[in-house]
Amino acid sequence: MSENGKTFEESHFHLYDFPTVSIPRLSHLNPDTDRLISEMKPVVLTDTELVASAQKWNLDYLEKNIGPGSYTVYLSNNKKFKYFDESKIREHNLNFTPPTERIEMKFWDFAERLRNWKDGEKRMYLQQPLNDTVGKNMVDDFLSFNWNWIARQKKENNWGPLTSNLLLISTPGNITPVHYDEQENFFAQIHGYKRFILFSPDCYDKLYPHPVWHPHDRQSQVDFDVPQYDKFPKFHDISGQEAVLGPGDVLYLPMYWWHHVETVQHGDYAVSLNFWYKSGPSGKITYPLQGFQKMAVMRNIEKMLVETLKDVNEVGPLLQALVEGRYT
Ligand SMILES: CCC[C@@H](CC(=O)O)C(=O)C(=O)O
Ligand SMILES: [Zn+2]
Repeated sequence: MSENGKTFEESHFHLYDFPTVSIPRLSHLNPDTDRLISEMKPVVLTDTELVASAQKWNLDYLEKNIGPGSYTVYLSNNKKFKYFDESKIREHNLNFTPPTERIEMKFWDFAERLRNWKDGEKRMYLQQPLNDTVGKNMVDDFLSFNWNWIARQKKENNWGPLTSNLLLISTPGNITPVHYDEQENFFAQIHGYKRFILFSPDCYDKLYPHPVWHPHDRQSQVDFDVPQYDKFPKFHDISGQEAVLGPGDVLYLPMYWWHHVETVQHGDYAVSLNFWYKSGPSGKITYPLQGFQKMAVMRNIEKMLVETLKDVNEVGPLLQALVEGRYT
């Protein structure tokens, strides 16, 4: 597979047994690009220059210019960095073992560990919203982003405000397991290569997300490396879309679209910056509802049931009584 001028072979990617097609790679000047974004369909934009001023954000530059702030770094004993919401562990007094360790460190410490990192050692994932502790050079870089283009996208698609720019720095081979987010996302690749596998919101029934009250809310229960087809039979029918992002590529990742993301193996560390936007007002509702709207409805039903029943263990039995033999 050749993407962004670089060729990859199978050993660079984790191999899964579901089919995928390529996500379109288009110029931001192509009229199809704005159409796909307006239809909430994924597209890789190859020439937005969105974060051209950040092309120099390699480890040395960041270490010199990122400033004295502390950075959240996750450590994993395997390749996976499955997100978990710590507040839900406390809220529901759950007996939950986090799959990764979260530590706060200074950037120079992270940079040193990353330079000396060797395959086989604990993998690391720096995940930190950019904030005003960064040095002046990085503020200048940030101000030089292609804000005209992205502001036009926000306006034309009636999105809400930009909520954060998450800086992501990963060791080769890291995996962010398949999940969805409730925000629109322009994902900018700065250094290194990342493979995205996307599934539409209509794949909800094939990806079996954890309950909304669970720390792994929004994450699939299906482990792509060991899919338990007995427990998750519909996963067998899934198919996705994929793309490899290289420096300068920007992926439009629509809200509620499932995504599995891996940093290409046996390669360089990866630096990415995402742009998360709140969705705008839903506007005129048309029926039947679209997949992502049904996901929002199901989330609200689960939230309401937890609120009403007060015990998360009562939600499943009540839903089963409601559905079994009556809707199935
Ligand atoms: C914590 C966010 C991770 C990112 C995927 C990746 O780069 O590994 C993602 O899922 C997103 O931008 O939505
Ligand atoms: Zn995500």
